[in-house]
Amino acid sequence: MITRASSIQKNVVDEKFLQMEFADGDLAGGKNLVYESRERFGENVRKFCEHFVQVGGTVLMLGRPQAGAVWEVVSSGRRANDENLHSTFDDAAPFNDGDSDKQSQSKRFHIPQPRSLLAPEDMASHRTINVEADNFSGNGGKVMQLAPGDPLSAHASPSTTKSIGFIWRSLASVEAVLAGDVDTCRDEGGGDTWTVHAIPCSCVIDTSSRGASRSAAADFCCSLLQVYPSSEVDITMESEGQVNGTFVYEGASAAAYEMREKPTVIFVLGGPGSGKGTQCARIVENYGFVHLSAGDLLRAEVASGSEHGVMLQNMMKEGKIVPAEVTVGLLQAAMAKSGKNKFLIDGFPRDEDNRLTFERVTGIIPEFVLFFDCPEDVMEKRLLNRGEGRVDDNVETIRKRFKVFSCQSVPVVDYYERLAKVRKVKSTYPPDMVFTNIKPYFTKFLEADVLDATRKLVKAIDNGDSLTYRKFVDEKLTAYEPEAQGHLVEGLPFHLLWLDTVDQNTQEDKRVISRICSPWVRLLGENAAIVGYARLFQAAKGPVVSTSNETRVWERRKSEDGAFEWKLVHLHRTTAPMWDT
Ligand SMILES: Nc1ncnc2c1ncn2[C@@H]1O[C@H](COP(=O)(O)OP(=O)(O)OP(=O)(O)O)[C@@H](O)[C@H]1O
Ligand SMILES: O=c1ccn([C@@H]2O[C@H](COP(=O)(O)O)[C@@H](O)[C@H]2O)c(=O)[nH]1
Repeated sequence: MITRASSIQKNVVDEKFLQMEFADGDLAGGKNLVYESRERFGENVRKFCEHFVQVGGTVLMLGRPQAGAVWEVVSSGRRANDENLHSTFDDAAPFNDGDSDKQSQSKRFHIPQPRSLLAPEDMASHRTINVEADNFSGNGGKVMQLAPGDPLSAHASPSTTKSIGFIWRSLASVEAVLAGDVDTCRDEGGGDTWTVHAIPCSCVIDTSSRGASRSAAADFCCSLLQVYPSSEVDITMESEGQVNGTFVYEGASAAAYEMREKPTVIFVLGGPGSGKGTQCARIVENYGFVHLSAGDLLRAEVASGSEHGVMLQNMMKEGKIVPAEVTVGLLQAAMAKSGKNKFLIDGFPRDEDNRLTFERVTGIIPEFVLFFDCPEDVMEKRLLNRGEGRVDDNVETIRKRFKVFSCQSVPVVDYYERLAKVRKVKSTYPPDMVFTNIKPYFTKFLEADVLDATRKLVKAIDNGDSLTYRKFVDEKLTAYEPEAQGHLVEGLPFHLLWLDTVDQNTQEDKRVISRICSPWVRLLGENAAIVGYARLFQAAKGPVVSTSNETRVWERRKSEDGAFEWKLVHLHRTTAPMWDT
């Protein structure tokens, strides 16, 4: 059995969390565990590994230790000892805390700069991964079962980006490879044909068929680069236009950036009347998510008089689950229409078919599942008092819905539980208290938002874009920076003058752009944050020309339209010394 723990947050990973989520009994005794996180390698990962090794696991970490890279730690479930880890990573450097006791213990879980998806000896005993189009050429939703030793194959469709990403995730999903497990990939059919030979760590992408998509190629390369260090990936791309490796690399980094922009989805599950809709409204207000209730979308579809309307209405009256294609289609359309990228999907997936169809069609894996735990008698009372005139809020249908929930929806929750993706909240308390218990799960989104605001602000400064700059900055901004010669500058005019001097028309290769490096965020409660980073100024086509250290203080406020927004209230910049190279 494999457990996957995803995106463990810095603030959440403490001893209590580890004990709660990963009781010793879960980890010992031959169970495998995959740890996957987009976190920069840090204290949280170290603690996690430490704990895991203590309870008898072996840790193998995959990914790159840079910020934003995907990390995966795999335990084969074998007992940890120096030998098996050393043989896996013979060039690994032990942690060095300066404490010799800790050091000898830490030898047992080196976190190395990974060299490949699998260690050489594992490669020998497991299959080599090939991805070839020939074996996967059929159109029309063919399902491909992968048995141990089977080559993986890719046939790209209009949603090439998704299917390639999906297949790659299968490749990279260590459980499939390590365990020689069976995985399922689905071909969505139609579109361009790709030939992708991926033999760790080199791949050739042949996009010679018509209309080959650059961005899809870039996306694939990006996935590849997330798993392997770039120095070890050899990518060539062949096409009519002889697109060369340089393009792919540029494309890959652009795609890496875009990938962060891919939708974040949280599934909100719980029995009928457990309070999903009630809490979603609060999450939307506080964290800027778009709320998509699958049930509401279906009711709207019925109300629109669509061709499926009668069938949907009848199924809902009976508390039955409607065909996955319908719900997923409605969700996909609503996501696209919103133009946003953070979604709470409420009351979905209702069963395994819902889950698989959503993953196949969208290629999206939920960030986590927010699960409301509530006994049936409480839910029944609430639904009978809801008073919204719904066709299914009557005792008879409510009881059918409870049955469907426990037989068909609970297994979905169990599935995510095995991946350690379930965040369970008791919803018998009053709504405010339930919301208080939900908040910690959303802290990381506040951190991401404030970092995003910082990046946009810095970009606006680079571009001399005072309109965007003003959107992010408080009129009473205070600042200490070298240009002010030790004075505290208040207000915007000083900064706007600087922005105005950025010459938009300067030739591209003479422009200076800046890059945020090693950022960190510290939240001060929910409505204030400090962001710090080093900022490297580069000539657009040249080396780093100067560096500075910046600290920005942000405040979260409600804007006129009622949504929260981050405003910069203070800035501190010092010029940092340049390294003598
Ligand atoms: N914590 C709570 N305490 C008391 N009543 C609540 C609580 N949360 C929600 N309710 C009430 O219970 C009823 C059902 O809540 P809600 O519509 O949010 O549930 P739901 O899980 O979205 O239901 P469904 O799955 O049927 O859409 C509503 O009338 C709501 O006001
Ligand atoms: O993914 C879904 C969501 C809902 N349904 C059907 O709609 C009703 C009502 O759903 P609520 O979440 O309570 O609003 C549900 O009983 C199902 O019949 C669905 O089929 N698939």
